[in-house]
Amino acid sequence: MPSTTNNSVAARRLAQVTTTLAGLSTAAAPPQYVAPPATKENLPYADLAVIDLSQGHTLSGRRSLATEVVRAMRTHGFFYVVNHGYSAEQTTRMFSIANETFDAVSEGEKAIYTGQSASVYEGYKPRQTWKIEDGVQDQIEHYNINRQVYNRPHPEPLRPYLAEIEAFARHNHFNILHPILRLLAMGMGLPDEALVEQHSFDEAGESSVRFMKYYPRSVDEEQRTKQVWLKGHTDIGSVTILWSQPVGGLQILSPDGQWRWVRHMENALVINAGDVLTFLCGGFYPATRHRVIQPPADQRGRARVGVFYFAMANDALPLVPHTHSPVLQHVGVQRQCADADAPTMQAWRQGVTAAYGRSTLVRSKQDARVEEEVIAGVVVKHYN
Ligand SMILES: O=C(O)CCC(=O)C(=O)O
Ligand SMILES: [Fe+2]
Repeated sequence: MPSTTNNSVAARRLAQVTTTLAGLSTAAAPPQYVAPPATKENLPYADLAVIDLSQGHTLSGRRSLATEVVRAMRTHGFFYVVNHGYSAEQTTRMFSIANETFDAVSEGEKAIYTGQSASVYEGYKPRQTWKIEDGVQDQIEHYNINRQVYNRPHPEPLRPYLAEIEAFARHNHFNILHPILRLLAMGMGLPDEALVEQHSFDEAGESSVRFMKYYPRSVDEEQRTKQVWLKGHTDIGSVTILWSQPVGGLQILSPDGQWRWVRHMENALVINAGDVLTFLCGGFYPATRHRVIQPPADQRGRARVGVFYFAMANDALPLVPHTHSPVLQHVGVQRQCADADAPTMQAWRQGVTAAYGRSTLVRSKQDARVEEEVIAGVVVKHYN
C-alpha cells in the first residue's frame, strides 16, 4: 500500500531530521577556522552570473532562473548561487569542521582512514598521490564522506560533528543539487524530475561531501609546476557545489582560451557541470575546465581549505543522453560514444578516479597543449 509506505518513509525522515537537530544543538563548537581576507589584487576575473535560489519557490521564478542557468552554463559553465539556505554562521562552522578533519586528526588515525581503493574517493587522500609536473606531486589532502555518512566509521575528532555533516550532505543534495537539476531539466524542456530521478539520495552512488586542504609549497616547486596546484580538468560527476572561500587560486578556462580567476563571494556557492552532466544532456551543458594555481601574492604562505559536494548520478545509470529533449533535438545531440557502449555511472567514476594523476598521458595529435587517455571507452583530455 503506497500510502503506508510513504507514511513510514516520512516518519523515518522526520526521525532523522529530529536526530540531526538534536546533534546540531548538542555538539560543542569546533575551534574556529579563520580564513585570510579575500585578495585585494586586481586579477582577470570571470564574469559569472548569480542565481538567487530563493526565487525558485514559484513556477514563474523557476522559469526565469532556468533561462539564466542555461545562459550561464552555455557561456562560462560556472555560476554562483546565493540564498541557498545556510546562514554565514552555518557555513563558517562547516569550514571549521573541515579544518579539524586535517588539523585535529593524528597522522596515525589518518592512515587508518585513508581510502583503500584507488578507484573510489573515500576517507583521506594523502598529499603527494598525484603527478603535477617535472617530478613534483600535489600538496593536497582530501577527506571524502559519502552522503550516507554513517555507512563508514570516521576519525574520533570528527565524531561529534557527524550529525551536522549528515545534515549538510542532505542540504546539499535536496536543497541545492535537486533544485539546480530541476532548473537544468526545465532549460532542456524535460520533465522537472528527469535529472532528479537519476540522482537519488538513497540509491547506490557516490555523491559525497569533500573537505580539502591545500598546503603552501616551496619556491622551487612553484617554479617547476608553473604555479599549478591542481591540474586543469573537468569534474568526474554531474554537478559540483563548491562553497566559496576567500583564498584565491581557482581559475576557469574561458571560451577565448584564457584562464580567468573565480572571485570569492561571501556565503555563496560556485556551481559547475562535470562530465556526467555533459553525457546525460548530450553536450548541452558542457563541463568547463578549471584548475587551481598558487594564490595571489597577498595570500601566499597560507593553507587553502575547501568544502564541496560532488554530485554523481546513480551508480547503475548508463550515461546516455536525454534525446527526447525538444531543446536537444533542436541544437543537436553530442555523444562521446555510442549509446550501446556508454559506461554506467559506476564504471565511469571508477575508471577516472583510478587513472587520475597516476596514468601516463599521451600528447594529443590534434592539439599540442592537450594530453589524452582513454577511460571506460571515452577519450579524456587534460589541459594544463
Ligand atoms: O579547490 C578548488 O577551488 C577547486 C577544486 C577542484 O576543482 C576539484 O577538486 O575538482
Ligand atoms: Fe574540479
